[in-house]
Order: sequence, then C-alpha cells, then structure tokens
Amino acid sequence: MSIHINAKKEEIAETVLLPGDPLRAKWIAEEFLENAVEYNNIRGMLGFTGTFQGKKVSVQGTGMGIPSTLIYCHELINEFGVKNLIRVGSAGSYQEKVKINDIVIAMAASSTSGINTARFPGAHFSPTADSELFLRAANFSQRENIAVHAGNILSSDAFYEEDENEYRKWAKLNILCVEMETAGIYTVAAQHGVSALSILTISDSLISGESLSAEDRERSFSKMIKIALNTAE
Ligand SMILES: O=P(O)(O)O[C@H]1O[C@H](CO)[C@@H](O)[C@H]1O
Ligand SMILES: O=c1cc[nH]c(=O)[nH]1
Repeated sequence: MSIHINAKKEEIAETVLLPGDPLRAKWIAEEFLENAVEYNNIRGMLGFTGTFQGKKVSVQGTGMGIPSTLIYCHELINEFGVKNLIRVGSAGSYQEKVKINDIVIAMAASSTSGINTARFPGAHFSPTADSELFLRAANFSQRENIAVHAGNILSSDAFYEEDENEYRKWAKLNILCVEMETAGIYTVAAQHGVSALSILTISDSLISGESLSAEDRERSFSKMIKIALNTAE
C-alpha cells in the first residue's frame, strides 16, 4: 500500500502497462487480460492485474504529464517491486509519413520538461528505451506484420502550444511525434535500474490536422496493446 496505490505488494505484477487514461486501463483489463482484478481506485487512477497467456501483468493509469506519471512509477518501483514499465499512450504526429493510427516505438525521448535540466545543470541526459524490451517489441511487430515507426520522440509539458509552428523545429530533427510522459518514464527507470519502453498510437496529426475521438483514444488501440502484452516477459 502506498499513498496513491491501495494494493498489497503481491497484487501488482513485475510488468505494468501504463496508459495515461485510467479508462484505457479498464478497457485493456476487460478486453485483454484473464481474471483481471481492480487493485487501485485512489483518485480514480484505476489499476488492474490479470494474466495474458499465463503471464501475470498489471495495467495502471498514470494521468497526463510527467509529474503525475512519476508518482505512479516511483511507487510501482519502490513500493511494489515493478521491473518493467511499458507505456501505451496516444501521440501527435510531427511527420508526413507517420499517419493516424500508426504505431511508434520510442527509442529515445527528447523533452521540454525541466526534470533533467534540474538534475544536470549545463548538461543533457538522453532518456532511452530499454534495448531488450525494444527488440522484443520490434521483433514481435515484424513477425506479426504490424508496421511500426521507431525513433526519437518529444515528451512535452504542454498539450496546447502557444505557437502552432513550434513543432517544426523538432520535426526537422526527425522527431516522429509528441506526447507527454516518456522522457520521465525512461529517466525514472534508469534512476532505479529497471526497464522501460513506450509504445504509442498516433491519435492526432499536426501535419494533416486529423484527430481521433475521445472514445477511440480510450478503446481502439488494440494493435499497440497486443505488441505491449507480447513484449511483457
Ligand atoms: O493517451 P495518453 O496515454 O494519456 O497520452 C497522451 O494523451 C494525453 C493528452 O491528451 C497525454 O497524457 C499524452 O501523453
Ligand atoms: O501529447 C499529445 C498526445 C496526443 N496528441 C497530441 O497532439 N499530443
């Protein structure tokens, strides 16, 4: 039991899927896990544990942005012994070739967040994916003929940018898409010696202006969840 998660230690698996949206966590538990049990409802930030192909897996909503997400990651790692953090999030495309509903695996996460500039004044830390989780996700996708993009993404502190052209400077450096948590998750994983990977589905395009509905963001990301569950040990 921790401040934000009212579970017993053994109720949470070593591998946890992390959607920002707690209702996506509920949908994942209902659609993909067997014998799923809700272990957390503090602040409505739902968490569930069940099995996938015989493996114990948990899924925990994190809320939006790095500060909220780091609370859950910190408690999952330090109070519940979690070893693998797999984010399953939505993202906005910065590239023409990255289309709505495409999947992006984040090899690294650039960021506008202050977490690492505060830690290393005058220097830069590069938050990166765990190589084993990355290879498992990439190999599974290839075997199943699921097309994925892999590369550098941006974890932003802002969903709504004041300057709508702000994204272009990141796009020029081949940043594939924007979301709001991965740089924090990769950093906290490195800090505690655990593994992390972010798998994202494109819900918006800054290029075409297309956007998925709230219902689609909650309940339509099956391909991404399949990759994440098959990446789990
Ligand atoms: O769909 P989730 O996982 O919440 O991720 C993305 O969606 C939220 C913004 O709508 C931010 O949390 C962003 O990172
Ligand atoms: O942070 C995010 C998440 C989804 N779509 C966006 O445009 N930005």
